[in-house]
Amino acid sequence: MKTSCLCVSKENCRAEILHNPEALLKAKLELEQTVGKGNLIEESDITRLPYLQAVIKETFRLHPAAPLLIPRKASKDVNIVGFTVPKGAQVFVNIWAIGRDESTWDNPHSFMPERFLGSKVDFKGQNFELIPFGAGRRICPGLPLAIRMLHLMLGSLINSFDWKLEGENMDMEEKFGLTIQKAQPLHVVPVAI
Ligand code: HEM
Repeated sequence: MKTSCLCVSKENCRAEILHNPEALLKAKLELEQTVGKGNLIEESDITRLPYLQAVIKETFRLHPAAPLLIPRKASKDVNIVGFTVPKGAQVFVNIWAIGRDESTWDNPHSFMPERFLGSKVDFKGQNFELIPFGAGRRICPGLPLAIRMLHLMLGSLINSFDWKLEGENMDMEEKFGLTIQKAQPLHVVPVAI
């Protein structure tokens, strides 16, 4: 789950933000005001970029790189909200479905980074509605590296170029597997600013 998750997440972030020009504009403005147009982002800038953070959380909600976490096995009978999980059962946690659950998220299928502004929900394994890196003892050990790299790469790409789609339309369909990838690769052209 290493570089592939990172690449998948970066491609999904770029696809969603290009698909949502308003979000792209907001991210661009925040970067211009905080880091300065065209400048590369430093690690210390990340905490001052709440909208970019929200874009990444929202992408993880809709497109977790690994849709089913590593399987778990129940070490004893467990009762969870009225369902008995018997000892020895293999349990798959479908975080793709959790991210689109109507009882948890308003307009679950819409890309709305704003839902995370001012919210304490984070992806570090404490908020079970958003666990793109898993949770508990088997949580992804690459999380600290991955989130830094994602913010630095995505932020620098947005801040250093204007992006336009190669074709007319963008296909947002997904291809399911051990990791979820875009069914059609993203084709975009960087325009120097
Ligand atoms: C955006 C990038 C990444 C995402 C979304 C991601 C996601 C995940 C997920 C969901 C799991 C399973 C956790 C669970 O079942 O509770 C996992 C496990 C793991 N990840 Fe990542 N990962 C990413 C990047 C990385 C990187 C950069 C590294 C290493 C440098 C890494 C190393 C690992 C390892 C070794 C495991 C297995 C841990 C275990 O079984 O105890 N991951 N990752």
